[in-house]
Amino acid sequence: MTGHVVPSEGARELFGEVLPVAQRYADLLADAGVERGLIGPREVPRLWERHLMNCAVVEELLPKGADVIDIGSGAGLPGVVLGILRPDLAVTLLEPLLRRTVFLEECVDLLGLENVTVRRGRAEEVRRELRADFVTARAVAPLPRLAGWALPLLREGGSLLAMKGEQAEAELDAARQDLSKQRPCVADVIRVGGGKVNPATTVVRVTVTTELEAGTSKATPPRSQRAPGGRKKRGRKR
Ligand SMILES: C[S@@+](CC[C@H](N)C(=O)[O-])C[C@H]1O[C@@H](n2cnc3c(N)ncnc32)[C@H](O)[C@@H]1O
Repeated sequence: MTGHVVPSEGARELFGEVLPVAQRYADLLADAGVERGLIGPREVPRLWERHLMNCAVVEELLPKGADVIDIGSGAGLPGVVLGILRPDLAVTLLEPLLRRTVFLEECVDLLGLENVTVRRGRAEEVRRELRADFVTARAVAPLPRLAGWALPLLREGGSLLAMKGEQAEAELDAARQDLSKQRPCVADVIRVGGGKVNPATTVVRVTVTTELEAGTSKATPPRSQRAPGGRKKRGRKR
């Protein structure tokens, strides 16, 4: 048994009334997660700051009642954390490896997460069955490959939220052409959780649009999110 990792004051504030559930999850990661090789022992002292809190702040980007597929959930990051913090979300943890899905099932049962489902499989194999408003992913694949897996799972107007490191802007710039070939979309880099986590969590957001919307700007939000009257006029037909 590796032990109980005490949450910081910041973690207490961030998780609020669901802190005991988050604490139970941290303990599962520190014990069974380490024993089964799902998380490195050196991560244990920084479980709250680097893993749970860093994932938790992504909830700022998720509207009430959204459904979310977490691709490559591993030991449950960020999907389990989002499911704990936001009971209004319907979260599917998508993970191909049996050892990991067994752990995820145990977490869902032990934590009583009725809004979280575990699905064993690869993202590229489930595109006929699963659809969502949002796809999340952390440390799963380079952006072009990740987008190739995620964009087919999204409804129009939906977004991939890819948690990335400090090089997110460069990664996105290098991937832009590739992304637009896959599906009409707009993309930007946003930082969430400023003042709650340090550093703030960096997210590459890729939103699926119509052809017309994708052509207007590289970071224009889809029409459904724009203020009335902000629409581009079409040219007159001759
Ligand atoms: C480095 S781990 C990251 C796990 C977790 N997201 C985290 O941040 O701790 C990458 C995970 O992606 C999963 N994965 C790899 N290819 C995948 C695919 N095609 N579809 C879904 N998951 C995949 C792996 O099995 C692994 O659990």
